[in-house]
Amino acid sequence: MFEVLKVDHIGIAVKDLEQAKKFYTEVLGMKAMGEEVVEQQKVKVCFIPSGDSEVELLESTAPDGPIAKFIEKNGEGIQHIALRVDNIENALADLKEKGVRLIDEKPRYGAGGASIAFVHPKATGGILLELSERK
Ligand SMILES: C[C@@H](C(=O)O)C(=O)SCCNC(=O)CCNC(=O)[C@H](O)C(C)(C)COP(=O)(O)OP(=O)(O)OC[C@H]1O[C@@H](n2cnc3c(N)ncnc32)[C@H](O)[C@@H]1OP(=O)(O)O
Ligand SMILES: [Co+2]
Repeated sequence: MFEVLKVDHIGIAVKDLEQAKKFYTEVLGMKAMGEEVVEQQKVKVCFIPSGDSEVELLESTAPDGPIAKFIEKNGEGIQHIALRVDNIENALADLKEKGVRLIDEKPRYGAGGASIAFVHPKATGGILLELSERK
């Protein structure tokens, strides 16, 4: 059993994190949190909270990383949507049982210490879906 709790964040692929951040902070007047490099995903990220959810800006740290590949193919823009779940182990077991195509069968390290796993866009109607649990 698991439950989806909320939209955790919207992941936006950008070429230049500093530059992209300015739109949210200077134009929209939002407050950016600190940056973090997540080596496993080959990204540098910055979260910008909005109410109970966040915008996640992602800049690639390597030319073969998922964000670099996404931008090469599609240009900058929304790369994934993350839903917060109450129990990611249960969620993955449940989706697997339902035959849903998973990218990660086991939780991986996510920014800020979250446990995350990705579901393939072919299984969701075209959206790369991140599941995220925070203890
Ligand atoms: C730090 C962390 C956090 O929040 O804590 C993060 O967010 S890390 C965020 C960055 N990390 C990740 O994205 C990790 C998970 N992503 C991946 O494993 C990969 O990017 C895949 C999603 C499997 C795509 O891989 P790759 O680009 O090699 O595959 P591909 O180009 O052959 O794409 C296969 C099909 O999926 C589609 N496709 C690919 N990426 C997509 C995306 N982001 N959104 C929607 N559709 C997408 C392609 O158009 C293609 O469809 P057609 O066949 O119809 O043309
Ligand atoms: Co994310």
